[in-house]
Amino acid sequence: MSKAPIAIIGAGIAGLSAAEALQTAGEAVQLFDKSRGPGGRMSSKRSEAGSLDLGAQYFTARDRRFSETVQRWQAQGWVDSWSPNLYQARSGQLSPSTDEQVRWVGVPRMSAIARGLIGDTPATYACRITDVFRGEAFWTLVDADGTSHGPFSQVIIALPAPQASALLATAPKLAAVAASVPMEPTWSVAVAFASPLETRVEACFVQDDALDWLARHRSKPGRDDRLDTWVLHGTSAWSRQHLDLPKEAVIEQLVGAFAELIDCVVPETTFTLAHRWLYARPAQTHEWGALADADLGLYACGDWCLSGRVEGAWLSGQEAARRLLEQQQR
Ligand SMILES: Cc1cc2nc3c(=O)[nH]c(=O)nc-3n(C[C@H](O)[C@H](O)[C@H](O)COP(=O)(O)OP(=O)(O)OC[C@H]3O[C@@H](n4cnc5c(N)ncnc54)[C@H](O)[C@@H]3O)c2cc1C
Ligand SMILES: NC(=O)c1ccc[n+]([C@@H]2O[C@H](COP(=O)([O-])OP(=O)(O)OC[C@H]3O[C@@H](n4cnc5c(N)ncnc54)[C@H](O)[C@@H]3O)[C@@H](O)[C@H]2O)c1
Repeated sequence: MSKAPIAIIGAGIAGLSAAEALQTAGEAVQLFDKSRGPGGRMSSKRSEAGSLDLGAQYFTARDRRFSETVQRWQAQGWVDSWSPNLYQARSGQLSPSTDEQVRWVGVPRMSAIARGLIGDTPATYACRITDVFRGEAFWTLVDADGTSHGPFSQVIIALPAPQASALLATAPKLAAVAASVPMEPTWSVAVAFASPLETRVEACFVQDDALDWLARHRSKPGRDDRLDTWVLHGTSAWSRQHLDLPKEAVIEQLVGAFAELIDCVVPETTFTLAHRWLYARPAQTHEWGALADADLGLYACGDWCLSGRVEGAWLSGQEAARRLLEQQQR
């Protein structure tokens, strides 16, 4: 009889990283995600204004293994570097803030990386896992419709910490660690103008009550440039305070803050959209790599186990796979 596959819950960059490492080692995996496709916080949303990156805006590669991987992604045509006219804003004052940092984006949209990575890996979408339990030898997953999936030899939970904690009940120590990680929300708004704004600004780190970041979408490689579309992010504190504000009010306030900050006339908008990320970033970084109960065969990974960034999520997926493979060789 062939061996049962490994279940990976969450097809964000952490889950995809683990899946790739395990498949490279000859293991069979099966991914599950509650969304309609892979990518999680690195996905892009289709809209009248083209495909928009509302979550991760770009990423940096500081770890050697991740740098080498990103070079490979570039060779495959999934990513390119992005060098916007970078600004910062302090106390409402805009100033150029050029630097030498290499910043990467998926092309022609952020979700290209997840699409590339998933290849023909078996994946079940629109499937929210609500329970994970172990029988005598194998694991079974249960989804929100009550359907069971399995048997699986091991399980990797690659979700934001609060969602991971809920599925880690079989390993109370891991559940407690995940439950100890608060994650901060981010309101993300896209706003488009029919004619380009007369500004040199293409991206800006903002220190403000409401705004944290703004980026001109068309300045990224390969993007649709029919409209001049901007992505605005609220700060964690502002987003937390305005968590339940209706989307129209969120758009009004963040676009208002943008209009006050930017150094040009802001005309009527032709398109707006708001998206709330409930678990956008961990409140702190950690150095756990991944969590493991190797005897049980249960693992957890995600950005919250490391740096709270794309790089940290990818590295955490690698670490979960490494620990699982190490245990198998014992
Ligand atoms: C607004 C915003 C801006 C950001 N900007 C940057 C940036 O510029 N640079 C950077 O490096 N990082 C940035 N980040 C952080 C970066 O996106 C994350 O660190 C990274 O994408 C996390 O990957 P992950 O795989 O750990 O989690 P996720 O991407 O969250 O993947 C988890 C997956 O699990 C699925 N899921 C959840 N619950 C269940 C369930 N019960 N059953 C099945 N599936 C489930 C979700 O649908 C999701 O696809 C940003 C994040 C946000 C939200
Ligand atoms: N909104 C969210 O939910 C969320 C979640 C995770 C990460 N992020 C963002 O993702 C980015 C990823 O971080 P990274 O370390 O890979 O990238 P990075 O090195 O470009 O940025 C790190 C931080 O350094 C500062 N910084 C960097 N370059 C600057 C410049 N030229 N001028 C002024 N300030 C500058 C900014 O405060 C920035 O947030 C960060 O900006 C972080 O805030 C956002």
